[in-house]
Amino acid sequence: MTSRRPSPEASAVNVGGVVRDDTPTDEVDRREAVLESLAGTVRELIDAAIRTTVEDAEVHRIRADLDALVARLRTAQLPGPAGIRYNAELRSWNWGNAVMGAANAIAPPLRVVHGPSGCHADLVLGAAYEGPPGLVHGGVSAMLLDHIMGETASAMRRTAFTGTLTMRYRRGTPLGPLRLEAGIVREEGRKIFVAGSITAAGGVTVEADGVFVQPAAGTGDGSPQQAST
Ligand SMILES: CCCCCCCCCCCCCCCC(=O)SCCNC(=O)CCNC(=O)[C@H](O)C(C)(C)COP(=O)(O)OP(=O)(O)OC[C@H]1O[C@@H](n2cnc3c(N)ncnc32)[C@H](O)[C@@H]1OP(=O)(O)O
Repeated sequence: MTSRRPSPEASAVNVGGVVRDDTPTDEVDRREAVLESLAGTVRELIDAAIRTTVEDAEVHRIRADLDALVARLRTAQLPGPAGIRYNAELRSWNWGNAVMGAANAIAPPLRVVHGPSGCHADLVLGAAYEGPPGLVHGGVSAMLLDHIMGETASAMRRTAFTGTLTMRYRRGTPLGPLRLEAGIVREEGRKIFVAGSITAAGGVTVEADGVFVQPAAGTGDGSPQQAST
Protein backbone atom coordinates (compact mmCIF):
# COMPACT_ATOMS: atom_id res chain seq x y z
CA MET A 1 0.00 0.00 0.00
CA THR A 2 1.27 3.45 -0.85
CA SER A 3 1.84 5.47 2.27
CA ARG A 4 0.86 9.12 1.86
CA ARG A 5 2.15 11.36 4.60
CA PRO A 6 0.54 14.65 5.63
CA SER A 7 2.64 16.95 3.50
CA PRO A 8 3.22 20.29 5.15
CA GLU A 9 5.05 21.79 2.23
CA ALA A 10 2.81 20.70 -0.67
CA SER A 11 -0.63 21.97 0.34
CA ALA A 12 -0.06 24.08 3.41
CA VAL A 13 -1.26 27.66 3.69
CA ASN A 14 -0.07 29.43 6.80
CA VAL A 15 -2.75 31.62 8.44
CA GLY A 16 -1.73 33.31 11.69
CA GLY A 17 0.65 30.49 12.63
CA VAL A 18 -2.00 27.79 12.23
CA VAL A 19 -1.48 25.98 8.95
CA ARG A 20 -4.26 24.86 6.62
CA ASP A 21 -3.19 21.46 5.26
CA ASP A 22 -5.55 19.51 3.03
CA THR A 23 -4.30 16.08 3.92
CA PRO A 24 -7.42 13.86 4.17
CA THR A 25 -8.54 12.97 7.68
CA ASP A 26 -8.00 9.25 7.22
CA GLU A 27 -4.40 9.94 6.23
CA VAL A 28 -3.93 12.21 9.25
CA ASP A 29 -5.38 9.53 11.53
CA ARG A 30 -3.16 6.86 10.02
CA ARG A 31 0.02 8.93 10.26
CA GLU A 32 -0.85 10.06 13.78
CA ALA A 33 -1.18 6.45 14.90
CA VAL A 34 2.22 5.63 13.40
CA LEU A 35 3.94 8.59 15.08
CA GLU A 36 2.11 7.94 18.36
CA SER A 37 3.46 4.41 18.36
CA LEU A 38 7.01 5.71 17.76
CA ALA A 39 6.61 8.28 20.55
CA GLY A 40 5.47 5.55 22.91
CA THR A 41 8.62 3.58 22.28
CA VAL A 42 10.81 6.69 22.63
CA ARG A 43 9.04 7.42 25.92
CA GLU A 44 9.98 3.93 27.05
CA LEU A 45 13.53 4.64 25.90
CA ILE A 46 13.69 7.79 28.01
CA ASP A 47 12.51 5.93 31.10
CA ALA A 48 14.87 3.04 30.43
CA ALA A 49 17.82 5.41 29.92
CA ILE A 50 17.13 7.16 33.21
CA ARG A 51 16.82 3.95 35.20
CA THR A 52 19.33 1.67 33.48
CA THR A 53 22.12 0.08 35.47
CA VAL A 54 23.78 -1.78 32.58
CA GLU A 55 27.56 -1.51 32.38
CA ASP A 56 29.29 1.40 30.60
CA ALA A 57 30.40 -0.63 27.56
CA GLU A 58 26.80 -1.69 26.94
CA VAL A 59 25.65 1.93 27.25
CA HIS A 60 28.17 2.92 24.55
CA ARG A 61 26.96 0.12 22.23
CA ILE A 62 23.31 1.12 22.74
CA ARG A 63 24.18 4.75 22.07
CA ALA A 64 25.82 3.81 18.76
CA ASP A 65 22.69 1.89 17.76
CA LEU A 66 20.52 4.86 18.68
CA ASP A 67 22.73 7.27 16.73
CA ALA A 68 22.10 5.15 13.64
CA LEU A 69 18.34 5.24 14.24
CA VAL A 70 18.38 9.02 14.70
CA ALA A 71 20.23 9.36 11.38
CA ARG A 72 17.50 7.29 9.68
CA LEU A 73 14.76 9.53 11.08
CA ARG A 74 16.72 12.61 9.97
CA THR A 75 16.69 11.52 6.31
CA ALA A 76 13.30 13.30 5.96
CA GLN A 77 12.47 16.09 8.38
CA LEU A 78 10.28 19.16 8.73
CA PRO A 79 12.34 22.36 8.46
CA GLY A 80 11.24 23.44 11.96
CA PRO A 81 8.76 22.60 14.72
CA ALA A 82 5.58 20.70 13.85
CA GLY A 83 3.15 23.58 14.54
CA ILE A 84 -0.64 23.26 14.35
CA ARG A 85 -2.40 22.09 11.22
CA TYR A 86 -6.01 21.57 10.21
CA ASN A 87 -7.82 20.38 7.11
CA ALA A 88 -11.11 21.15 5.40
CA GLU A 89 -12.98 18.82 7.76
CA LEU A 90 -11.58 20.79 10.72
CA ARG A 91 -9.50 17.79 11.80
CA SER A 92 -6.53 19.43 13.48
CA TRP A 93 -3.22 18.02 14.64
CA ASN A 94 -0.32 19.41 16.63
CA TRP A 95 1.97 16.44 16.93
CA GLY A 96 4.84 18.33 18.56
CA ASN A 97 2.87 19.95 21.40
CA ALA A 98 4.85 19.77 24.65
CA VAL A 99 1.92 18.44 26.67
CA MET A 100 -0.31 16.46 24.32
CA GLY A 101 1.60 16.10 21.03
CA ALA A 102 1.03 12.62 19.62
CA ALA A 103 4.56 12.48 18.20
CA ASN A 104 6.24 14.05 21.22
CA ALA A 105 7.79 11.53 23.60
CA ILE A 106 8.42 14.31 26.12
CA ALA A 107 4.67 14.93 26.37
CA PRO A 108 3.21 12.67 29.10
CA PRO A 109 0.88 12.72 26.95
CA LEU A 110 -2.17 14.50 28.33
CA ARG A 111 -5.59 13.44 27.06
CA VAL A 112 -8.11 16.06 28.17
CA VAL A 113 -11.77 15.11 28.62
CA HIS A 114 -14.22 18.01 28.18
CA GLY A 115 -17.37 17.93 30.33
CA PRO A 116 -20.28 20.27 30.97
CA SER A 117 -18.65 21.86 34.04
CA GLY A 118 -14.98 21.71 33.09
CA CYS A 119 -12.20 19.40 32.02
CA HIS A 120 -10.27 16.56 33.56
CA ALA A 121 -7.39 14.28 32.59
CA ASP A 122 -5.93 11.16 34.16
CA LEU A 123 -2.29 10.38 33.61
CA VAL A 124 0.66 8.52 35.08
CA LEU A 125 3.98 10.34 35.48
CA GLY A 126 7.19 8.33 35.67
CA ALA A 127 10.87 8.98 36.31
CA ALA A 128 11.24 11.50 33.47
CA TYR A 129 9.11 14.02 35.39
CA GLU A 130 10.91 13.86 38.73
CA GLY A 131 11.94 16.95 40.66
CA PRO A 132 12.39 16.29 44.37
CA PRO A 133 13.03 12.56 44.99
CA GLY A 134 9.94 10.58 44.03
CA LEU A 135 7.95 13.75 43.41
CA VAL A 136 6.82 15.59 40.29
CA HIS A 137 8.94 18.61 39.27
CA GLY A 138 7.08 21.81 40.10
CA GLY A 139 7.54 23.13 36.59
CA VAL A 140 5.98 19.99 35.17
CA SER A 141 2.94 20.50 37.43
CA ALA A 142 2.66 24.08 36.15
CA MET A 143 2.99 22.93 32.54
CA LEU A 144 0.24 20.36 32.91
CA LEU A 145 -2.12 22.76 34.67
CA ASP A 146 -1.36 25.49 32.13
CA HIS A 147 -2.45 23.17 29.38
CA ILE A 148 -5.63 21.78 30.88
CA MET A 149 -6.66 25.21 32.13
CA GLY A 150 -5.97 26.67 28.67
CA GLU A 151 -8.07 23.98 27.02
CA THR A 152 -10.82 24.70 29.52
CA ALA A 153 -10.67 28.42 28.75
CA SER A 154 -10.74 27.80 25.02
CA ALA A 155 -13.52 25.20 25.21
CA MET A 156 -11.98 24.10 21.90
CA ARG A 157 -13.76 26.92 20.09
CA ARG A 158 -11.75 30.07 20.80
CA THR A 159 -8.10 31.01 21.16
CA ALA A 160 -7.02 31.79 24.73
CA PHE A 161 -3.41 32.47 25.70
CA THR A 162 -2.09 32.12 29.22
CA GLY A 163 -1.78 35.62 30.68
CA THR A 164 -1.10 34.86 34.34
CA LEU A 165 -0.79 31.52 36.08
CA THR A 166 -0.56 31.36 39.88
CA MET A 167 0.43 28.07 41.53
CA ARG A 168 -0.04 26.89 45.12
CA TYR A 169 2.00 23.80 45.88
CA ARG A 170 0.20 22.40 48.93
CA ARG A 171 2.31 19.26 49.27
CA GLY A 172 4.57 17.14 47.14
CA THR A 173 2.96 15.50 44.12
CA PRO A 174 4.05 11.86 43.99
CA LEU A 175 5.08 10.29 40.70
CA GLY A 176 2.44 7.79 39.56
CA PRO A 177 -1.27 8.16 38.81
CA LEU A 178 -2.68 11.69 38.96
CA ARG A 179 -5.88 13.51 38.08
CA LEU A 180 -6.00 17.04 36.72
CA GLU A 181 -9.16 19.12 36.87
CA ALA A 182 -10.04 22.60 35.65
CA GLY A 183 -13.10 24.83 35.45
CA ILE A 184 -14.02 28.34 34.39
CA VAL A 185 -14.64 30.61 37.38
CA ARG A 186 -15.79 33.71 35.52
CA GLU A 187 -15.26 35.77 32.38
CA GLU A 188 -14.68 39.51 31.99
CA GLY A 189 -14.46 40.79 28.45
CA ARG A 190 -11.59 38.93 26.79
CA LYS A 191 -10.34 37.52 30.12
CA ILE A 192 -11.28 34.03 31.23
CA PHE A 193 -10.53 33.14 34.86
CA VAL A 194 -9.86 29.44 35.39
CA ALA A 195 -9.14 27.32 38.47
CA GLY A 196 -7.26 24.03 38.28
CA SER A 197 -5.88 21.32 40.52
CA ILE A 198 -3.78 18.17 40.64
CA THR A 199 -4.96 15.31 42.83
CA ALA A 200 -2.92 12.28 43.87
CA ALA A 201 -3.94 9.28 45.96
CA GLY A 202 -3.86 11.29 49.20
CA GLY A 203 -5.78 14.34 47.93
CA VAL A 204 -5.09 17.67 46.26
CA THR A 205 -1.38 18.48 45.89
CA VAL A 206 -1.42 21.59 43.68
CA GLU A 207 -3.98 24.30 43.03
CA ALA A 208 -3.77 26.98 40.39
CA ASP A 209 -5.58 30.12 39.28
CA GLY A 210 -5.14 31.43 35.78
CA VAL A 211 -6.14 34.38 33.66
CA PHE A 212 -6.40 33.39 30.02
CA VAL A 213 -6.78 36.15 27.47
CA GLN A 214 -8.42 35.96 24.09
CA PRO A 215 -6.07 37.93 21.84
CA ALA A 216 -7.68 40.93 20.17
CA ALA A 217 -7.35 39.39 16.72
CA GLY A 218 -8.66 35.95 17.73
CA THR A 219 -11.80 36.50 19.70
CA GLY A 220 -14.18 34.87 17.27
CA ASP A 221 -15.40 31.34 17.58
CA GLY A 222 -14.49 29.08 14.75
CA SER A 223 -12.12 26.55 13.34
CA PRO A 224 -10.08 24.55 13.92
CA GLN A 225 -12.10 22.79 16.59
CA GLN A 226 -9.29 20.70 18.02
CA ALA A 227 -6.27 22.91 17.66
CA SER A 228 -4.27 23.82 20.73
CA THR A 229 -1.34 26.09 21.35
C1 LIG B 1 -10.16 30.01 16.29
C2 LIG B 1 -9.57 28.64 16.67
C3 LIG B 1 -9.64 28.28 18.06
C4 LIG B 1 -9.04 26.96 18.44
C5 LIG B 1 -8.66 26.98 19.85
C6 LIG B 1 -8.17 25.70 20.35
C7 LIG B 1 -7.49 25.86 21.65
C8 LIG B 1 -7.08 24.54 22.25
C9 LIG B 1 -6.59 24.55 23.65
C10 LIG B 1 -5.40 25.42 23.91
C11 LIG B 1 -4.70 25.05 25.18
C12 LIG B 1 -3.52 25.88 25.38
C13 LIG B 1 -2.88 25.69 26.69
C14 LIG B 1 -1.57 26.36 26.78
C15 LIG B 1 -1.64 27.88 26.67
C16 LIG B 1 -0.31 28.50 26.56
O1 LIG B 1 0.65 28.03 27.08
S1 LIG B 1 -0.21 29.94 25.65
C17 LIG B 1 1.52 30.31 25.71
C18 LIG B 1 1.90 31.18 26.87
N1 LIG B 1 1.29 32.47 26.78
C19 LIG B 1 1.73 33.41 25.90
O2 LIG B 1 2.66 33.22 25.16
C20 LIG B 1 0.95 34.70 25.90
C21 LIG B 1 1.85 35.87 25.59
N2 LIG B 1 1.11 37.11 25.74
C22 LIG B 1 0.28 37.57 24.78
O3 LIG B 1 0.21 37.03 23.68
C23 LIG B 1 -0.52 38.78 25.09
O4 LIG B 1 0.12 39.53 26.10
C24 LIG B 1 -1.95 38.41 25.57
C25 LIG B 1 -1.95 37.57 26.85
C26 LIG B 1 -2.69 37.67 24.45
C27 LIG B 1 -2.73 39.69 25.89
O5 LIG B 1 -2.52 40.56 24.81
P1 LIG B 1 -3.61 41.62 24.37
O6 LIG B 1 -4.77 40.93 23.76
O7 LIG B 1 -2.92 42.65 23.57
O8 LIG B 1 -4.03 42.18 25.79
P2 LIG B 1 -4.54 43.65 26.15
O9 LIG B 1 -5.40 44.18 25.06
O10 LIG B 1 -3.39 44.48 26.59
O11 LIG B 1 -5.41 43.32 27.45
C28 LIG B 1 -6.69 42.71 27.37
C29 LIG B 1 -7.14 42.43 28.79
O12 LIG B 1 -6.35 41.33 29.30
C30 LIG B 1 -5.60 41.74 30.45
N3 LIG B 1 -4.28 41.15 30.35
C31 LIG B 1 -3.37 41.34 29.38
N4 LIG B 1 -2.28 40.61 29.61
C32 LIG B 1 -2.51 39.95 30.76
C33 LIG B 1 -1.74 39.02 31.51
N5 LIG B 1 -0.53 38.64 31.11
N6 LIG B 1 -2.29 38.53 32.64
C34 LIG B 1 -3.53 38.89 33.05
N7 LIG B 1 -4.30 39.76 32.36
C35 LIG B 1 -3.79 40.27 31.24
C36 LIG B 1 -5.53 43.25 30.37
O13 LIG B 1 -5.40 43.83 31.65
C37 LIG B 1 -6.88 43.59 29.74
O14 LIG B 1 -7.85 43.54 30.73
P3 LIG B 1 -9.05 44.64 30.74
O15 LIG B 1 -8.39 45.96 30.70
O16 LIG B 1 -9.84 44.38 29.47
O17 LIG B 1 -9.81 44.36 31.98
